[in-house]
Amino acid sequence: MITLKNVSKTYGSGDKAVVALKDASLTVPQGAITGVIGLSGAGKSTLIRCVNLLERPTEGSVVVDGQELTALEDSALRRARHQIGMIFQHFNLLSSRTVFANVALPLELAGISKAEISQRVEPLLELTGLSDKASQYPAQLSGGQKQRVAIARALASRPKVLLCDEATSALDPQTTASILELLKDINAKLGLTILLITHEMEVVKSICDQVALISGGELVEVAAVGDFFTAPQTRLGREFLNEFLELEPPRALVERLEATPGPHTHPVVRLAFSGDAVSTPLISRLARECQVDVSILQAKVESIQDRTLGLMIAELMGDSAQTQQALDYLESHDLKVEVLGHVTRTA
Ligand SMILES: Nc1ncnc2c1ncn2[C@@H]1O[C@H](COP(=O)(O)OP(=O)(O)OP(=O)(O)O)[C@@H](O)[C@H]1O
Repeated sequence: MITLKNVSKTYGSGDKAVVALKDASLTVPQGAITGVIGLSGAGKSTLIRCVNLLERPTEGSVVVDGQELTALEDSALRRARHQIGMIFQHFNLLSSRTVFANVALPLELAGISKAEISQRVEPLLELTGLSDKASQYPAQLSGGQKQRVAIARALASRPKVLLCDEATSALDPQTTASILELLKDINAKLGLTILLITHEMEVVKSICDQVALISGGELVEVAAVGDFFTAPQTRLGREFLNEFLELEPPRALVERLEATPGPHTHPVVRLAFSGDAVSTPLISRLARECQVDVSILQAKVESIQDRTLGLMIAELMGDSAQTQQALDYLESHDLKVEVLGHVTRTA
């Protein structure tokens, strides 16, 4: 439904050239929700603006609903853009227009009759929970309500694709949750394909099917959300996940961690387990079968869509043969094992 092929974007030229997007390829399947996540300046806005050619890529092609936008003339591109709705962090509503008139604007611009505009706007106000706000002005609305107006307006031209540029970044967590729920709802009801950019893992976790991680203008990891949250493949992916899960070793422990094992050290490991492993009593079996003691320093269980993810930071205590056997045991039971370092026992 949305395909970016080897898309690059350079702003400016010569000494001042900034390469904001490098050889990015991404497919968002029809009806799916894909989130692009990355740190500030990573190239998220550039990527999403290249999809509807608000920024024209320097290289590569953009195909939306089977149409190669990068090959279209201006007038054909304007028509094709009707298939693509967009919402923004700061809503971009017209303050002099009522809620109804904001939603109606794209239809007025398309020359649609007043009667038909009413017929199309009213169901959109209902869908977005704004029926009782039709005659109010943006200044009378909360941030969440403003974003609902922007969503209704984006849907007015019956797009097949919705682009969301940090749509919830200006909202509090509760309002964010209600807007994400609305996006999920319209995705399901209208079969709308959604591409969003965000710097928040919570957004990805709540509504996305697929996630793309962007860094320095490059898409470094693209994965199904369940896979990404259970086993990110890149270092940056693991950093995002660990920060989101707040599963970092305690500072006092970090200060004692040594990179290499010594004669009296024990490994400290971060374990991630999903699926069957969550409900299996692996730690007590590990203690029995490998004769190690396990000191659990941190642990939590998270639900990621239909998957369950367990995470733990633990110290494995035993001699080096026993702890190695324990690491092998854990890996052979499909746990993701990361040795964070080694600590010398103090007691
Ligand atoms: N119009 C522009 N002219 C020159 N450089 C630009 C322009 N827009 C963005 N850039 C640069 O391109 C890079 C990527 O910017 P972009 O806005 O796409 O990142 P981002 O991930 O959306 O960041 P943020 O989360 O802070 O909005 C940055 O180095 C930025 O300074």
